[in-house]
Amino acid sequence: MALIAFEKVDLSLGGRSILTDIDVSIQKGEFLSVVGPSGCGKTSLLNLAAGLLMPSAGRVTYAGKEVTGPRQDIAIVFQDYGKALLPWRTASGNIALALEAMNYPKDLRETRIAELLDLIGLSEHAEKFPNQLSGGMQQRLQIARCLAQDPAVLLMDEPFGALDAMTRQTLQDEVLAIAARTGATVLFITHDLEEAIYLGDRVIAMRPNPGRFEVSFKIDLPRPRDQLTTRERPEFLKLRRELFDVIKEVEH
Ligand SMILES: Nc1ncnc2c1ncn2[C@@H]1O[C@H](COP(=O)(O)OP(=O)(O)OP(=O)(O)O)[C@@H](O)[C@H]1O
Repeated sequence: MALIAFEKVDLSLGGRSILTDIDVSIQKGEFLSVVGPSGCGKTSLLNLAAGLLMPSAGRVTYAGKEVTGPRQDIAIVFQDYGKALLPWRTASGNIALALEAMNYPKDLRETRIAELLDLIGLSEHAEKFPNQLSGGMQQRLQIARCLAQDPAVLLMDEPFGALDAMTRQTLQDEVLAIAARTGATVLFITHDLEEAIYLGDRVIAMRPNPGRFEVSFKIDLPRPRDQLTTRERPEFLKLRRELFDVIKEVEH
C-alpha cells in the first residue's frame, strides 16, 4: 500500500515553476532516496510530503487522504542540526521538547528520554548542551528528537551533508538500523550518489528547471547492508556508474 503518494503534482513559487509532473508512490516501510543537482527542488519535494507546502496542481496523499498540513506521525530531520536544536536545553531537554509538544504523559517522560538517548548512543551525554557535543552527536540528538514522536515517516533532508566521512557512515548504518527496527518509511534527500544507493530500496534522480523525475532505480542489494562489502559489490558499482551518468547529463 502507498503510504505517501504524489499524484501529478506541480509546484509554483513566486510565479516560477519549481516542480512539475511529480508522480510517485512511496510504499509503507520503503526507503526512498532522491538525488539531483542543486536547486532541482528536492527540499520542495520533501516540504510537500511534510505538508509544509501545498501543490499548485495535483495532490499529495498520506494513507490515502490529502495532506493539508504538518502531522505528528511525519518527522523531519534537517541538515542543519545547529539550528534544529535548542542551545539552552541539554540533550535530555531537547528530547523532552518533542515529548512536551505531543503531551506525552509526564511520569513516563524520563524513561522515554533515557530509551531514546540509549538508542542513539548518547546516554553518557544526557546533561550536555548541544555546543558541548560533536556534529555527529548533535545530528544523532536531532534524530532522537524526531524519533520521540514515534513517527511512521522520516523525511531526511541531506541530514549527513555537514558531517565527516566516518561519522557519516556510522550514522547511515544507524538510520538503517532504526528504519529496520521501527518499520518507518523514509524519504531521504542527498547529493551523495553512493549514500543514496547504499541506503535506498529505490533511488530517484531528478532533473532541474523545472524539477522533475528523470529516472528511478530499484536497489536490490541485500540487507543488512555493510559499508565495505555492499559498496564493493558489482551491482553497487554498476548502479553508481549509471546514476553518475544520469546526474552528469541532467546538470548540463
Ligand atoms: N519560497 C520560494 N519562492 C521562490 N522560489 C523558491 C522558494 N523556495 C525555493 N525556491 C526555489 O525553488 C528551487 C528549488 O529549491 P529547493 O530548495 O527545493 O532545491 P534543492 O534541490 O533542495 O536544492 P539544494 O540541493 O541546493 O538544497 C530553487 O531554485 C529555489 O530558489
